[in-house]
Amino acid sequence: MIELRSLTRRYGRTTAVDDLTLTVRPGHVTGFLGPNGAGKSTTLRMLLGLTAPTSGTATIGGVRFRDLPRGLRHAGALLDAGDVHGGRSARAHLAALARSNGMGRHRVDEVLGQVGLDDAADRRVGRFSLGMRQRLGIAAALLGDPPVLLFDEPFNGLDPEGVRWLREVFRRLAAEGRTLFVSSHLMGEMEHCADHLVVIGRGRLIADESLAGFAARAGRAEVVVRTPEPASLTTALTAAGATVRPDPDGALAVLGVTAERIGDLALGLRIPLHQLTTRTASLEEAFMELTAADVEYATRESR
Ligand SMILES: Nc1ncnc2c1ncn2[C@@H]1O[C@H](COP(=O)(O)OP(=O)(O)OP(=O)(O)O)[C@@H](O)[C@H]1O
Repeated sequence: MIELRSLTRRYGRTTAVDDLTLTVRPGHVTGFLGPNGAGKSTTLRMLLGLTAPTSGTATIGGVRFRDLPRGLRHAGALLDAGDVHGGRSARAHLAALARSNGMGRHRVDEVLGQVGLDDAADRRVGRFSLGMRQRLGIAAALLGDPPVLLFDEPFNGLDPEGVRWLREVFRRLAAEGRTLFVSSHLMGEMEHCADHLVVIGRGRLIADESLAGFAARAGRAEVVVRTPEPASLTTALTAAGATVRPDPDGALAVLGVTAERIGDLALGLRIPLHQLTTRTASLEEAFMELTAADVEYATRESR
């Protein structure tokens, strides 16, 4: 279990993480989402004791990570897959980590097998593709067989097969009862493997709920209508209480009334319809709407 209590980190005038309080539970894959610069990496670094909080606490199993002897047995992490000595083999890299954490060499072969790197184990990491480096980083995180796992943007650079593989790994690890906290700035990466979502923007908590709950809230139906008389139809729909937004391609996106009602209304006014389609907002669209204000802020800030 991961617990953040009023966790805050400031860099000069920037508040990277702002009074974050949340609990990440075992047995789930929790997606940690937010636009670029939202504070995800800083939060994960504070959890691992790599960055000191300005105030508040971040604990793993009730203890600060830096107070845990042999930390890899308590929490494994992949923060930056590029952060490996290129001259070493994958096996030598993992063996050195195992030694410094008081673990037997047998774990090295086990985790190499778990991530599908058996055949490449004795090749130099410098020659690895990004996908292979990601696998090696995941092997390192699993080395201590820890109950808590943290991953920062682990899908970056993976091909579709790698993405599918990693999703399955995450689900399996959560099914074993572990706590998985996985950051991403893309909802699409998380919606097929996370069952819980934590969303932050500008360092602040925006949402902390199940994926099913988020999907139910997000899934508002919109009707796309195409007509040669958009102005008359817009007037009639607005009078009926709908919200009408013209799409760039000439269609009207209508919220607040059903497709049946639009059809009946158009028929009554003898307005021809060339398309009448109900569509549900994707989770990605809902996520972008949720964080839009924070993205704009970030863009202004970085100018
Ligand atoms: N060492 C640092 N010194 C100064 N500012 C920092 C430092 N680390 C992070 N920040 C700032 O804190 C904010 C949050 O950054 P952070 O990297 O945690 O966000 P993120 O959500 O992980 O973003 P990304 O998806 O781009 O990695 C940003 O405004 C960033 O510029």
